[in-house]
Amino acid sequence: MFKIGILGAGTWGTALGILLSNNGHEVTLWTKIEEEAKSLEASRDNLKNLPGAKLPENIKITLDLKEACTNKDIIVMAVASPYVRATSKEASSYIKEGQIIVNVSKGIENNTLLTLADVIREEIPQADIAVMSGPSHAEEVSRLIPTTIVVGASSKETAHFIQDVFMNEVFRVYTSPDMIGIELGAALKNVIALAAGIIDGLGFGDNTKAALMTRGIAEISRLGIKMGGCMETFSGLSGIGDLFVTCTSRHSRNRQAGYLIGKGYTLEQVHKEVSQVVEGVNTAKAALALAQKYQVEMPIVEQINLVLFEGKSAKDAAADLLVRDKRIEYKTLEWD
Ligand SMILES: NC(=O)C1=CN([C@@H]2O[C@H](COP(=O)(O)OP(=O)(O)OC[C@H]3O[C@@H](n4cnc5c(N)ncnc54)[C@H](O)[C@@H]3O)[C@@H](O)[C@H]2O)C=CC1
Ligand SMILES: O=C(CO)COP(=O)(O)O
Repeated sequence: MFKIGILGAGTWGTALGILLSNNGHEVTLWTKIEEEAKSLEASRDNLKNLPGAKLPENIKITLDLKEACTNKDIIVMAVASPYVRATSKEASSYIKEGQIIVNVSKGIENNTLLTLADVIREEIPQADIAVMSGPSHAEEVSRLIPTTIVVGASSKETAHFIQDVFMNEVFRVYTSPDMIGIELGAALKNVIALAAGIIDGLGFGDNTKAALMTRGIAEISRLGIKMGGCMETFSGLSGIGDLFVTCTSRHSRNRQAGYLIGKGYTLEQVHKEVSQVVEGVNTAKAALALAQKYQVEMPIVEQINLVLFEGKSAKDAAADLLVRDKRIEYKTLEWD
């Protein structure tokens, strides 16, 4: 049995708490938000965002960050991306040399364009940072529905330790050295999933969705490879796998947000309607800035930014994507 501190008692932090507790570990679940702690404590048998799941009695819910970070074998960073830096900064003084921290939050910091692992590393340089991602909706993980995920770490030993702690007969964990690829796949697919929702909201069809997902992974891979990620990762669980689930699942907040945008909702209305975090909206500007910085074409990301932040209609954005200049599918596949 290991001691695990989870920072962030939202949908994902809670589902991972249930998983780790079922695996026999001692879990401390921290939240900064008093209301969140109270509501979790009050509804252990009837979790609002995780229907059908129960929060085991032995999961300790705390508002004390020191308690969640001290004497732990693994700390899991599960707060929404905009709070990763502040949470890391606040936690840093409680964290020992070599502490394993697994980031499961998905995003890119807006002003620095850093991945979240790099943000944590800046604030907690003494820690051993790892990342975990893949097609894994909390609603299904918390109900023990078979799920696969990939953990990326800087050493094989750390990756194998995390794999052993999280893995069980319905939660299969793969390992990988490609941390940057895993993080970029995780963050960028949310922007594409907004577009997938828009397609549904506009009433387009399966052909359109398949086209979006295929061209979406092409954009993600182009940028990801330029930033040091590996092609295999973008074809893997944290690439096409997570893109597929987020673009198609009824559980996806990003897809749902896109659907409402396709139906004509404003961003403000969307945030009222979708109560949990919509990371694609948080990440869209950073994704575009990275595309410009690395001189990579990301037409879907460009159009999503115009729709989210410049008042362009979803319908016009879709039309503009379809009438772009004619081109070859992959520039790497030119005739001799
Ligand atoms: N829900 C899911 O199925 C999955 C979510 N993720 C990722 O996990 C991250 C969290 O997502 P969810 O738990 O689903 O979102 P959520 O909306 O249910 O929870 C938001 C989280 O942010 C924390 N938070 C809010 N304000 C804060 C503040 N000022 N300071 C510190 N923490 C604050 C909350 O305590 C909570 O843990 C996101 O990056 C998401 O993309 C990853 C895989 C699956
Ligand atoms: O990342 C996720 C599943 O792997 C969750 O996606 P949503 O935030 O769109 O629900």
